[in-house]
Amino acid sequence: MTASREYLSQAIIEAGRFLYARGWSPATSSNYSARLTSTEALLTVSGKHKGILGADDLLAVDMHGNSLEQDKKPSAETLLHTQLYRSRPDIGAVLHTHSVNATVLSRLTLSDSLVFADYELQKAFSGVSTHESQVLVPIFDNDQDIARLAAKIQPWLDAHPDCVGYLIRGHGLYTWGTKVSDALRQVEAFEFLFECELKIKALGPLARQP
Ligand SMILES: CSC[C@@H](O)[C@@H](O)C(=O)COP(=O)(O)O
Ligand SMILES: [Zn+2]
Repeated sequence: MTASREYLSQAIIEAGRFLYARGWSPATSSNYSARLTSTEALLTVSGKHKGILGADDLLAVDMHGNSLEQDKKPSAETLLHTQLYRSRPDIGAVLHTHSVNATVLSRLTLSDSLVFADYELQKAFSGVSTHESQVLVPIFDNDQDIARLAAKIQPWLDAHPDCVGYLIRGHGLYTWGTKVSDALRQVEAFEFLFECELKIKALGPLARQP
């Protein structure tokens, strides 16, 4: 059974309050969405403060990123949401955040990915059941041309069906889940792990690696 627009609107509004309060969606950054049907998603409009969203700050888009509500402007990053819904029928919600730790870690990491290993909290990610797994997180260079950025991300999604999220360098995190609450859990897990990685880097040789 698919959830109603009213239910999903409320879930997105509450997610915005939570993510803003944690400092992970400052100013008018971030965008959030939830799947309405197999062909439509509910998405935040562009340029709104995500800590004080109302039901009018959401609009329906088709899965190619076209607004279905003439008087509303969809998020500038709509295509990054709709490509996920098209790629994975099990995805029901996508959250994009702009935390300090995601921004700093993605800039400090010169390679095109980072790996979480030996953290118990990895098990908060969908499909991960042990700290002995490796969670690979790709980092894509930022691009103001979102269609071009989406085209760079698509081959990764196709080749990594178990991917739980990705970073855009100097920009932020995209992660997802079956429901808004699942995507929120993944944002929180990512943020915990980003902070651990940054603390380990800051401690340098003092941080004993397992
Ligand atoms: C306030 S800067 C952030 C934006 O450029 C963008 O990256 C973002 O996350 C929000 O864009 P939006 O169009 O409101 O969905
Ligand atoms: Zn953004």
